[in-house]
Amino acid sequence: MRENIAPAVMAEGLTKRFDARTAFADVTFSVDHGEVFGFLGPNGAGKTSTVRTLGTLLAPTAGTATVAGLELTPENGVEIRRRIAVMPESPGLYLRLSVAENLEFFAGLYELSEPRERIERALRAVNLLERADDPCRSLSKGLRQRVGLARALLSDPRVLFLDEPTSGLDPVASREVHDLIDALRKRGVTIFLTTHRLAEAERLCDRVAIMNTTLRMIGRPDELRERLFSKSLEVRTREPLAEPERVFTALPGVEGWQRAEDGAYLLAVSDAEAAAAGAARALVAAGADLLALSPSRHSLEDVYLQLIDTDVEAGAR
Ligand SMILES: Nc1ncnc2c1ncn2[C@@H]1O[C@H](COP(=O)(O)OP(=O)(O)OP(=O)(O)O)[C@@H](O)[C@H]1O
Repeated sequence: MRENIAPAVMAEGLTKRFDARTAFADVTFSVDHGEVFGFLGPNGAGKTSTVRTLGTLLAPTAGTATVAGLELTPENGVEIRRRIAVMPESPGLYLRLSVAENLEFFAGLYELSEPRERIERALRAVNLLERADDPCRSLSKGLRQRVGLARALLSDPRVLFLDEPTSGLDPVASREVHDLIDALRKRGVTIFLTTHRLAEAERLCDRVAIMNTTLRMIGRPDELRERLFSKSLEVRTREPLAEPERVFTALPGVEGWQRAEDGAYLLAVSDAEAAAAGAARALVAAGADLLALSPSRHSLEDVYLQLIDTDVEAGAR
């Protein structure tokens, strides 16, 4: 495989077990260059283990992967680490050192050339130049996260792995991290973002993979919604229908129905638009005051909840 045409990250049948416990199994996906790829899943779904495996910190139990154009093998570990950066959930800074001193320390550790220029660029990228001399101890959690991001940017990585970058941040600090991720995307950095925040994934990611030990689904957020939910029609009436079974089962194109918790009727249909006209006529004929009739709108959260149906951590494996 030629390096320049290889995807930024690719995994095939990737599996990691810790003795009897499976962290993730048979995971297959690829991430394009410049893509922001979301890796979503509940606690214990295997997100961090996947990042640690792709980041060469854990050896896979089975399967293959390429990262930043190189096969994931022990021999390629050093070169892969040179091409990528991993920002773990907690940035691991030396709190007694200043922002700049922390970055100097890590630039030295990674043996980076031209450390001063790199540090300045990284600090500028996260809007922290003015805080360069402040001790990290004096920074808020949000600002520390930005220092962590600056640290990850020091080596100009081709692929940046961000593990829950907004975990524990308030909405304003989260928003700042989101804006930084957007700015990195514009610069063409490939970003692999793990999160359990659905709105974050929906706002930032070109595509998302939904994980729960195994990969449940992968695609653009709107595609996933469509795939799971396009075939349903939502009906709202002023009063509950007296005989919903009679009304709905007689309708052409309606394959089933159920009542949602908020009182709406959800009709399973093969073609939402075609079924809508017949449903409207039947409901009016049945004496219903029709308030709304539309293809169901679903968020990424609905997709996620539909797919994440088991309690992973509590489950015996
Ligand atoms: N070093 C380890 N030894 C044994 N089991 C581990 C180890 N690391 C992770 N696991 C197990 O692997 C599973 C996946 O954990 P992982 O941390 O990858 O999930 P996660 O999706 O990142 O969860 P969270 O959102 O809680 O961080 C869990 O059941 C966890 O207990």
